[in-house]
Amino acid sequence: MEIITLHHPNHRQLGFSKPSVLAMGFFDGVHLGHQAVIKKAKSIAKAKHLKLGVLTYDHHPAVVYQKMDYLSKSYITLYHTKMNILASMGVQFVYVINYTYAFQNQSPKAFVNHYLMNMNLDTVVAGFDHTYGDNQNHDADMKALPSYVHHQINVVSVDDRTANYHKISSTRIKNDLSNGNIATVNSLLGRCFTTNGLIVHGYARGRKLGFPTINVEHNQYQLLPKVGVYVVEVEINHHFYGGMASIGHNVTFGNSNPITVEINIFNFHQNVYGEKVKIYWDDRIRNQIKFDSVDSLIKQLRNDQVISMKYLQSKK
Ligand SMILES: Cc1cc2nc3c(=O)[nH]c(=O)nc-3n(C[C@H](O)[C@H](O)[C@H](O)COP(=O)(O)O)c2cc1C
Ligand SMILES: Nc1ncnc2c1ncn2[C@@H]1O[C@H](COP(=O)(O)OP(=O)(O)O)[C@@H](O)[C@H]1O
Repeated sequence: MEIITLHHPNHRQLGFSKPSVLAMGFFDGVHLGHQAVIKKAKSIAKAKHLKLGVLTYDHHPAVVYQKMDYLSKSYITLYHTKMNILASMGVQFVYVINYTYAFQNQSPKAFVNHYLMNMNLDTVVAGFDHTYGDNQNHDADMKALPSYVHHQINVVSVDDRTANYHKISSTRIKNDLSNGNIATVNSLLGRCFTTNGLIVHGYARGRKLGFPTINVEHNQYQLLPKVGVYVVEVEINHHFYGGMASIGHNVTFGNSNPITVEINIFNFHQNVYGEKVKIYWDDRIRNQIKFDSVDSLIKQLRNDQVISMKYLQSKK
């Protein structure tokens, strides 16, 4: 998959000799609703033997118009994860536009003229509520798009996908993640929620408990599930293992510990400091508990292990 990064005003030559079908959107999470848009574009591209592309942005568009709180400025899928998912869906190229004030501030007509009209497009596809350019002072919706492109590009709008009668959205998934509803998150994503990190040192307590844990350092903008205990699978160096994860402050060992992500991996005995790990978050087991003794924590960990192993076994 070719990635083309753009900054406004763009002076690069856009488009390919063969016409393309372009899916537009920010696509944080690439959830089932986003997948419906991309799959629609893919089916048109396939039927017409055209190239399949995506137009997206490097960070949340909201960065340009408001100060954001942690939840809104974090991501379900960081840039590289999003690109990997798009590639796995058969997308052949992606335009990644640096979302700046200058880019956002252009009129919808200017956006269409500067970008879409220069990309050799047969069709653009987006969700029914997609907007582009300055949507405060102009019509910038999917209904207005055919006239901006002078009917020279086909415009296809895709209806919202719902689950339990409510629109599937990135905001809804973020709220579910923050509430620890991993099973719901996974059903709305249509795949397992994953995060990536680096294995670093902790306080060397785990091995003394009989449950060594990899401590995983994440990007500060990666949204993590709520504090608690989870069944996970991890991928290290192309190998997959089952495990149980704790996101928390290790409250049994003091009241002011920083939040850490720690995973005890089953049937595993390697030193993996410095390795990269991909975590597949399967399901939530329980809340974090402040135990009165280390023995009670160990007893609970034995129980968590049984529950997690059963879960992983039933998944096979
Ligand atoms: C599955 C799992 C569940 C855990 N649950 C708790 C908990 O409920 N309360 C707590 O204080 N610590 C909990 N821990 C964290 C342990 O306190 C932690 O693994 C231990 O302090 C080791 O830390 P270290 O990696 O810095 O050596 C849990 C750890 C794991 C792997
Ligand atoms: N089953 C296992 N699960 C997790 N880590 C393991 C396991 N077996 C060995 N290790 C290794 O032990 C380290 C964790 O030991 P631990 O005592 O928790 O130390 P620390 O908290 O300082 O990282 C891991 O980073 C990993 O390299």
